[in-house]
Amino acid sequence: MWVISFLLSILVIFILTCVLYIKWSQNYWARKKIPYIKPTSLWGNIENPFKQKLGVKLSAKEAYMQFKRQGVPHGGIYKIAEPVYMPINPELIKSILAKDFSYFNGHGFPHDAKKDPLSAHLFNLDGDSWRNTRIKLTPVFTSGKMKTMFNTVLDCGKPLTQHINAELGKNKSLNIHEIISFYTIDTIGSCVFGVECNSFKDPNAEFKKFGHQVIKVSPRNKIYNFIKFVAPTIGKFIHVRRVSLEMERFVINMIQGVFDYRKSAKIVRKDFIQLFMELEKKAKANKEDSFTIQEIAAQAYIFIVGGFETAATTMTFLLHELAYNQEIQEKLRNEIRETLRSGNGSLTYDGMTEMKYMDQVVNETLRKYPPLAFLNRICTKDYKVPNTDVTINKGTPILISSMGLHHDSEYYPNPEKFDPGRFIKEKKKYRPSFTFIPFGEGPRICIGQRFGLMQIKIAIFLLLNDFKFLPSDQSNYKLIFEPTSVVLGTKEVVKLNIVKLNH
Ligand code: HEM
Repeated sequence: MWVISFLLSILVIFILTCVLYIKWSQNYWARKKIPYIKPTSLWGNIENPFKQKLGVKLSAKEAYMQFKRQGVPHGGIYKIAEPVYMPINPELIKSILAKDFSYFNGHGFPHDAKKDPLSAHLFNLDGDSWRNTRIKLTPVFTSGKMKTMFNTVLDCGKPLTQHINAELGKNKSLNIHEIISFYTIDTIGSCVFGVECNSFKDPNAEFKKFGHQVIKVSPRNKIYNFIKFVAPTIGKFIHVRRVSLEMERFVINMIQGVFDYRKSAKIVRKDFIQLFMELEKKAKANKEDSFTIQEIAAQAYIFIVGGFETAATTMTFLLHELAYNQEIQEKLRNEIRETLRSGNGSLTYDGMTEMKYMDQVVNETLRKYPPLAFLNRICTKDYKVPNTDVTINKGTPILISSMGLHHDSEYYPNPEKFDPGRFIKEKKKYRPSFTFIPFGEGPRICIGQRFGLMQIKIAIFLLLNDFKFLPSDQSNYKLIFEPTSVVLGTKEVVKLNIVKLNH
């Protein structure tokens, strides 16, 4: 009996110590004299992960808005016992993302090049390994390289319109996100891996299956993420694969297969694989370190993660807004038809980049619905916040709410209104820099930005030329966001009515 009492006492003391520790930790920002939002529970300012309504994305936006109402340049929040620093003022955001980048050069995500090689991709790397990889990959994404890939992406758009045509015979209200994700997976498969995925025709296409798996969090990783959330220090010592062995084998085998085939058959294609092969050749000629097959596979893997869902979700939100804003849809269609006329009936890379209204509509979509609703950094050495006496300590996580900035009425009056006019040159000029950051900013800005925009603009061009999009009685204008997804998505399927246009 006394053993049970003894163990119970130990448990009570342990729980009390944890509660006292969390309470003491949740005074960190008060001790630092930084404005903070008082946590209402032991979970801190990010809600109870078992009852999520907002998730980190929208909790961060709420915190941004609270600090904004207080009129403070920055503030502190808590993830249970862990203090998180939030810059609010765009000048401060600029210092963290760009000017003083050397203090904040990592995203702080775990990776292990030896045990889990695909986790060592550009997004996760930090320090010198990030810098070296970024330098090697930058030439892959120049506008010249995008121009060479333009027709490959355009070819992936044709089955998209054919598929919608075929589906319209069966149903006039379609799940637009699902259809578009077939297109984005086909473009990634074709441009990154040099394979024809056929997602529209083959519902069981292998690449499509893996593409969808990439954005899903496995149950094992969910448990790991929870431990990391509750006890970040313990999380650092637990090794859990970020990328499953099955996925690792699939990506490495695919890359190796394409490399071997192209080398033996002397095939040259205009895609990322070709550019990786050229990097390898150049490095060998200059006797420099080239990528290993694992390193290439890791970068190809992040290209799937980065390029698949972000573009699909942006196009879904864009078409949803156009369905409810017919005059914007008509104006964009007029620009598309004009571009076709001047291109003698076809779309060219230059024609696409010259479409000003298309650019405004895409930017307004990325403003209202930033696919990555926040940016994160880790402070890598003690940093004195400019024009204050405050020092951010090494190891402190930084959270920048893109969603908060993009919905801040000081920069975007009436922020819920979908208004592409906000992105005309004259208006952009008067907005402070670092208030529009859908692709991040500074040296770690999204490397695939040009490719992502090309994917989106080509598909929207083809779709609006052939179809009219209208609201469906199966969806509402106000969308409810899914709290747990990494990329901004909706809780319910977005359905739109689609009508075929006669040319
Ligand atoms: C609409 C499309 C896209 C959006 C909105 C988007 C957004 C972002 C954002 C917000 C970041 C973090 C930047 C930061 O921390 O400052 C990022 C990083 C990254 N993105 Fe994208 N992305 C898109 C498309 C793509 C595509 C198509 C690819 C690859 C083909 C890609 C690959 C990457 C990579 C590798 C990084 C890490 C860069 C680094 O840390 O150096 N993204 N993206």
